[in-house]
Amino acid sequence: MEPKQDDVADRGKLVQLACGHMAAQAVAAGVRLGLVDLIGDSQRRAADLARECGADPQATTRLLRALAALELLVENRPGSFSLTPAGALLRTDRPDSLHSLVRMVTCPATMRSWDGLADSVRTGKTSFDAVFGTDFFSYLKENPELSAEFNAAMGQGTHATIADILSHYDFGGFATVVDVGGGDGTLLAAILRKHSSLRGILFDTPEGLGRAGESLGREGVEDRCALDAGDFFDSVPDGGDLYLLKNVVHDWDDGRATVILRNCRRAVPESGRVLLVEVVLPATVASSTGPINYLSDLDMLVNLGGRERTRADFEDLCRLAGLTLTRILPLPPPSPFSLIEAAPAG
Ligand SMILES: C[S@@+](CC[C@H](N)C(=O)[O-])C[C@H]1O[C@@H](n2cnc3c(N)ncnc32)[C@H](O)[C@@H]1O
Repeated sequence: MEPKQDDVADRGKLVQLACGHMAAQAVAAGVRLGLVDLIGDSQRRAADLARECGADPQATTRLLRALAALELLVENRPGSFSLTPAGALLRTDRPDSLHSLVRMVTCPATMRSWDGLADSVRTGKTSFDAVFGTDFFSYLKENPELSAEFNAAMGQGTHATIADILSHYDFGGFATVVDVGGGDGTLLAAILRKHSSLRGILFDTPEGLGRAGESLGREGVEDRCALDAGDFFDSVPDGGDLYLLKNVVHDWDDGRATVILRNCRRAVPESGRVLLVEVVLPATVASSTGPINYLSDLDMLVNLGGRERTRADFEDLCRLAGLTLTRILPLPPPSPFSLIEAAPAG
């Protein structure tokens, strides 16, 4: 019996989904071997690229062809390649590069946790801790290179959303912004640069603050921003009237997330605000937004024990922390994020 047309398409879709990890590793290999940077603005021969990065010529050609099939390269003539605009986003010399993000999500540590997804779903527990015998952030502390890669990856992920965040929220009405779990300071530096009378406190672990000086210096705002190392489960710095948390709450389960928000509630004055930058999942799955937010949700499950949340979930979290959710401002697509503003509950 001839397969129906729909059936053929569905089979193709399934095979493509099952091979997704191969595509991810091909992209990562292109970055790790330095091929993307070696190609740069030029059209380069595979044999020359292989020699320059010390790789096998035939295997290099095969990788480059796979990357061309993935539309990150173009094979202009047999064995000769240039970058597409998407491929060029992996160059390490671009301020909007995504190379660290690619390296981080495909690194052995995170991949091994994903191997344990079925176990995590069975138990409801993060598989990272079972595989590595410690939690994700403690592991980063013990592995400075990976920690630096993580901070860079977060900064790169944040870079793409800065313009939207700045244009959708009036930070100028505040005196001091405390960026809680602010990592390398990419977002806070951009906010301070736009609002010259604003002061900032960048709060994170000592490892999280590792590259912060560079980011603040690059934007010329280091004299208006204090660096404060600590543990947000103990307390967050006093002195702010806006407490900003981007991609922090989704790292944690409800109990831990409530502790962080309660500490923000303790520090924020009655007239102040808490602002979360997070994905807000719709009440039912909307196919138009694609799978990335749901895959991120599973990533939180296997690596950190956190979760993505719906509006109702954020309302509950805020209430438990002594806050009232005041408004949600979705950033325009393709940004997956919303700004979730909360005020001290009366
Ligand atoms: C997912 S990253 C988000 C970084 C940054 N806000 C961004 O969006 O690019 C979470 C941040 O929380 C920090 N963090 C984790 N545990 C922490 C703790 N106990 N106290 C303070 N910061 C912590 C990490 O170092 C990291 O910078």
